[in-house]
Amino acid sequence: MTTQEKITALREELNLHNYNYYVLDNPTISDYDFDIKLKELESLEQAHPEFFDVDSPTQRVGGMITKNFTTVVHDHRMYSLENSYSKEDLLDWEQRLQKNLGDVQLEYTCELKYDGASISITYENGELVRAVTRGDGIQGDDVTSNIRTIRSVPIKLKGDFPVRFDIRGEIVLPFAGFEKMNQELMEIGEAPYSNPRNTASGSLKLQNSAEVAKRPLECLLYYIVGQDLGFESQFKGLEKAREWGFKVPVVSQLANNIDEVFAFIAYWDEHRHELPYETDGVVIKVNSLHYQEELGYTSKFPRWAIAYKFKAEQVETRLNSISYQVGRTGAITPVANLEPVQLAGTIVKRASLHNADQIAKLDIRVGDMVYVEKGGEIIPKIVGIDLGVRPESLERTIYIKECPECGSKLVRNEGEAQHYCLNTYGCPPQIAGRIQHFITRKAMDIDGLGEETVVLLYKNGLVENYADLYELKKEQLLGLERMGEKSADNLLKGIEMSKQVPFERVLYALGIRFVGETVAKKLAIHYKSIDVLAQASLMEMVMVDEIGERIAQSVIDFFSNEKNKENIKRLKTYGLQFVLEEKESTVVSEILKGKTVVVSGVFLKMSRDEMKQAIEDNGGKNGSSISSKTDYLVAGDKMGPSKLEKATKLGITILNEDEFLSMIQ
Ligand SMILES: NC(=O)c1ccc[n+]([C@@H]2O[C@H](COP(=O)([O-])OP(=O)(O)OC[C@H]3O[C@@H](n4cnc5c(N)ncnc54)[C@H](O)[C@@H]3O)[C@@H](O)[C@H]2O)c1
Ligand SMILES: [Zn+2]
Repeated sequence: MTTQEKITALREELNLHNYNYYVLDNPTISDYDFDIKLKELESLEQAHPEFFDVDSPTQRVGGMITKNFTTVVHDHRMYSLENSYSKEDLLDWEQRLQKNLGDVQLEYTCELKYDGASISITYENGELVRAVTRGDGIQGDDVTSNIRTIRSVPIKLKGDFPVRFDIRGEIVLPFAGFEKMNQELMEIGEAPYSNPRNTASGSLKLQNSAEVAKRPLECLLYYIVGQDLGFESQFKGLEKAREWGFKVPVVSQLANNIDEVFAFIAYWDEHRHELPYETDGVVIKVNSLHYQEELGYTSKFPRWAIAYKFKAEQVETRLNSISYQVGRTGAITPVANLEPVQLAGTIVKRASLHNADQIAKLDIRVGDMVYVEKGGEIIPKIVGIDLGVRPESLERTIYIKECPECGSKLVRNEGEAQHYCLNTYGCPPQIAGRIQHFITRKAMDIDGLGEETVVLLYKNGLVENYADLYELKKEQLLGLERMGEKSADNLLKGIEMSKQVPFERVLYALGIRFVGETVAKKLAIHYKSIDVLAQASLMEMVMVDEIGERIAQSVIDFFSNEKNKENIKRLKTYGLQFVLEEKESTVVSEILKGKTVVVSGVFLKMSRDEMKQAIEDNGGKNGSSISSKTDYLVAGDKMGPSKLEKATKLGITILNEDEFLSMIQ
């Protein structure tokens, strides 16, 4: 290959990766490998300026617009950041600045580099008018309705804000929210998301804002652009933005010289793991806006800012084997078994490999030396392979074709990443897994029975499904390992008590695919009994709030299965709750029928919860925020002025506490 061919090939490859990463939110190589390829291209281009091209990925912001949203041209372009990895890089950068500006004394603002998706939000007269993704830097996707659902993004500003400006920030998914989302996915037997950054970026591009609203996203702001801003430095800008109501992390600091920048870096390199969200470096910005203007931009970066990338906490270790776990829904998860190694204070032995595609992407082979990294997530990940030391003898990994537990043929449905074992009633981990799900706290909450005991009961032939639990006899239990009189009594008592668990939790406990806690509740409230639910048609079910076709089909499949029918029949005879417990004398009147009421502020005669209950008891619906769909706003004490203003603007009837009470009396 000639140098020119090599350059062209790299450009094409990197463009494809940019597309996968920014548009599909589904990269097919690790960031580490991407950065190496980009560097390689950079040095080839530097050595061969004759092949310069303004369209090269080294010269352009990597993102693109999608076709799913309105395209908006940015008033002020959005840029990427130059990267640096060492003190020397930063000293070089300072020298370049000095050369440009003519030996002036420079102050810097040090900020953390939040790892998410960039956003530009336009405010006019203190009101949010538009939010646009970075796209290719020149134009982006209009995702305003999605951004409006993020609670930390102010819809209206306070204080002395400029008439019109854009504010730039990063949409991130904090670790806690990410883990919670994954927990919920795993509870319904689904594959978890792979990292917070891609999940945050993917969330912005969802077409349904109600879905976005459910995701615990945050928006961290770091830069204001516009005319007549009323401040002269980056640091002041951050303070102002905070005053106007934006979430601007307080960790940012003013550095009087480059040594103070180094101190900031050293501190956060060590302490960044204490933060609730992912960061991958520090961003250093020339503080004076006047100097910023003088320095200007290259085609890809501002000259007045630079990112210092933290070295990821990474170790190299050997992949000893790959094993495959079978979940309760039959989903197969491949796991990397590693030569144990110390990383960020813990010993790492295993890493998740997610699915067959992930293995193919990495081309990971048993015996490889792999790089393992630990972000804020609990399970460490493999970010790359040391191909330089791979022996020729290593064999390509062939994904298993049969279930490692029961030997049946695995199936992968179109559009799904996971392989499944369909031997639902004959595959041991699926059998035990369903019973284990049944007894969890959010489901039947059976005291005295744990995951291991379930396996023990199953291995001893005492249970094959959850209905069998209700036939257990004390004598049978006493024959088991480590099962004393007292534990046996506790277990039986726990099982007995579970007969009082309300219908919505029983429905969740049954382990219907895609039916998590919330969906179970929705179905229980709508259908009121299992018999009615079991008869519901697909057409009918998709009309229920938040129930889509995928869930509906899964419910129908579940109830048409003979084994499930049999189990439910048995559970009924044992006395489990299969009918929604009607709360005593709830509906009092239908005065508010078809009306949506929003409650806000503090009340004297009743608590907010009581008021909300009263609305439902009188046939109304509680709305969470004021919109054109709101019929009444019940305004209490200390209600925010912006809510009142909005309600007035929309012409919503505003009631005080007494007016509301006399209305429902
Ligand atoms: N794996 C892949 O296929 C693939 C493909 C493309 C890009 N990538 C990865 O994406 C990254 C490059 O993306 P990039 O060009 O968006 O650059 P970048 O994310 O490294 O840096 C620029 C961005 O940082 C963000 N940022 C966060 N905190 C900031 C702050 N305080 N001040 C200013 N900006 C801040 C802004 O959104 C800005 O656009 C690399 O890590 C690369 O590995 C991976
Ligand atoms: Zn199996």
